[in-house]
Formats: sequence, structure tokens, C-alpha cells
Amino acid sequence: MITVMGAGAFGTALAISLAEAGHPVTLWSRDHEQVSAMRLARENAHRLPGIPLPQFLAIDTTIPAGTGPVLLAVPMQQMRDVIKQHRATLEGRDLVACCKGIELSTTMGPVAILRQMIPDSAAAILTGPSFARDIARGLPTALTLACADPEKGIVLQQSLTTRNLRIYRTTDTIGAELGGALKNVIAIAAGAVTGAGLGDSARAALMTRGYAEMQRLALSLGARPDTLSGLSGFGDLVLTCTSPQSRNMRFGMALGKNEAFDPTITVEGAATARATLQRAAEEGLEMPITAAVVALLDGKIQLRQAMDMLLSRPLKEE
Ligand SMILES: NC(=O)C1=CN([C@@H]2O[C@H](COP(=O)(O)OP(=O)(O)OC[C@H]3O[C@@H](n4cnc5c(N)ncnc54)[C@H](OP(=O)(O)O)[C@@H]3O)[C@@H](O)[C@H]2O)C=CC1
Ligand SMILES: O=C(CO)COP(=O)(O)O
Repeated sequence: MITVMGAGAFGTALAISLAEAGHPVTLWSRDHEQVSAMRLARENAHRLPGIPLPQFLAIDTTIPAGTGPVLLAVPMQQMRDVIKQHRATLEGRDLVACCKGIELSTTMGPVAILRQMIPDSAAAILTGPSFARDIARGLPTALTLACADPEKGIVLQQSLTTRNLRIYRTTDTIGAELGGALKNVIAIAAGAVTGAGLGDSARAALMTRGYAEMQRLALSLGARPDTLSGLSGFGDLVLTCTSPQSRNMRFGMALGKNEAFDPTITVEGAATARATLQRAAEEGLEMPITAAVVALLDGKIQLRQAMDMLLSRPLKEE
């Protein structure tokens, strides 16, 4: 039995794909009302409207006991609390983080948190370019499964691959989690540039220099270059910085247009930008785009000033 914790857009999409592949799957939510509504309507009307839930997908507020893998598809800043509350049930099981970000209070990534909280379990992360709605509609997607234990990695890769989820494997958990976390920060910046109407050329420059920032921090923290250039890094950066399906990009677009953005929508890049800047400072690294995103979020500068700051930096070699 595979358990997916978090009946948000991503958790629901993964549960649909896995259930349709014939796996016994339980989709867990903390919310009794949401569970009743999903059971009745066979739809997650709040987070993934218009997509039917397979009849054989179980939906519950209780995590089924057993030994099957557990996918944690809750937002990054909530993951530690969720694990704390369910630690006894999760102990000894293979745990797969399905979130993208860096914890603000500790600057730790999801795999590091899993290892710290439940050291007896295998800790992995599933990440890469994939919109929940695309997965749920059965469209083809490719993801990266990172697990430091190569044998566990193979088992998880095999059990989570479905007709429309093609999963690649790596042991580089640092690279995989940082790629997914940092691309959201750059997507906010790309959205801001787009929202302000600064043009596709500016966005391409920003994505490229943003990628350089991602590499700078990730390589300094021990990531492998090929992970950053793979699905979880470059791949997800491209998707998120070019599609208004991305909430991080849409949030950035609102910033660029000086418009309000619905605060109930999950935008992982905002807290992660602050955590990233803190971590970069500890490493003695400059991350000017991330710094500009944080200053914009804090209302310290306007977009034009952010662009001027970036454009007036000392000229250097690429
Ligand atoms: N959406 C996408 O296309 C993709 C998302 N991701 C990643 O997946 C992660 C989750 O995002 P997504 O599913 O889109 O987010 P959503 O906003 O759609 O859903 C978040 C879910 O987490 C639940 N949740 C939040 N806090 C808690 C808590 N303390 N205890 C239990 N459940 C909680 C929410 O429950 P409730 O409704 O009760 O608040 C909700 O079901 C993010 O890190 C995101 O980056 C990755 C790839 C694609
Ligand atoms: O991570 C994602 C796609 O890979 C989803 O991006 P958003 O969280 O910006 O919607």
C-alpha cells in the first residue's frame, strides 16, 4: 500500500497516477470534511477541480498501518510539523518528500529533515518538472527520485513509475532538493520581469543568471553538477519560469504588476528565497537575484530598482 500524505494538488495528482497504474493507494488528508467530500464526489474540488478520482483510490484521515512507502506532499514549511504529529506511524517506512523548498527556521531541505526526524527510515525526494494537473490528466512527465541508498532508490523508482510518470534515479539528494527549491525563487523573479513587461530577452537573461546562482549554492553544498543540469534543476527551472501554470511565476507576475496575490495559494519560493539568502550568507556566496527577490517581497525596493541593481553590478566574465 502506498500512502500519499497531503490531498493538495500534487498529492492528489500522484495518487491518481499511482492508483490508475494498479497500485493500492491511500490519499491522506487532515481534513475530515474534505475527505467526506472527495469520497462522495470522487473529485478534489478544492485543489484539483474537474479531474475524477479513480474508484479504487482510498481516501482517509488515517494513515494505513503497514510497511509501504509514504509520499509526503505537503508544503515545505509544514513538513516538519506533519512528521512530528505522525512520527510513530512513519517510523521504519520508506519516506519520499514531494515538496520543493528550504525550511526557513533551519535552512534544511526536505531530505535532511526526514533524516533528522526519523533516522530509521529511508529518506528520498521525488522532484522535477511536473504540474499536478498534467500528471492528473495522464500527460507524460519525467521526474527525479533521489535516495542516498542506491538499492532503496531502485525499489522506489520501480514502485513509483507509472504509465505517465517516468522516473529517473540519483543518489544525489542534495542536488535534487536544492534544484527544486531554488528554481522557485528564480521563477518568482522571472514572473516579476514578465509581469512588468520587460520582455522575453530579459527573462532569458534572468533564467540563465538564476541558474548560475542555483549552481553556485548547490555545488558549494555538495551537489553534483549533472543533477543541477538534469530534470530536478534545469528542467524544472525551464518549466516554472516559462509557464503561467506555475504559482511561483504567477505570484512574481503579480509582484511585477503591483497587484495583490491570493495569500492562500501555495508559493514555495517566497519563504525559500529568505532561507536561501541566509544559507548563501553562511557559505559566503553572493546571490544577487535571490537578494532582489527578498527585497521585493519585503517591499524594500520596486521592480525597476531591482533591475537597476542587477544591471549596475560590476562587469565580469560569464
Ligand atoms: N502543484 C504542483 O503542480 C506541484 C507541487 N509540488 C510541490 O508539492 C508540495 C505541495 O504542493 P501542492 O500540493 O501543490 O499544494 P496545495 O496548496 O495544493 O496543497 C497543500 C496540501 O498540504 C496540506 N497541508 C498543509 N499544511 C498541512 C499540515 N500542517 N498538516 C497536514 N496537511 C497540511 C493542505 O491541507 P489543507 O487543505 O487541509 O490545508 C493541502 O492538502 C509543494 O512543495 C510544491 O512545491 C511539486 C510539483 C508539482
Ligand atoms: O514545481 C512545480 C512544477 O514542477 C509547480 O510549480 P508551482 O509550485 O510554481 O506551481
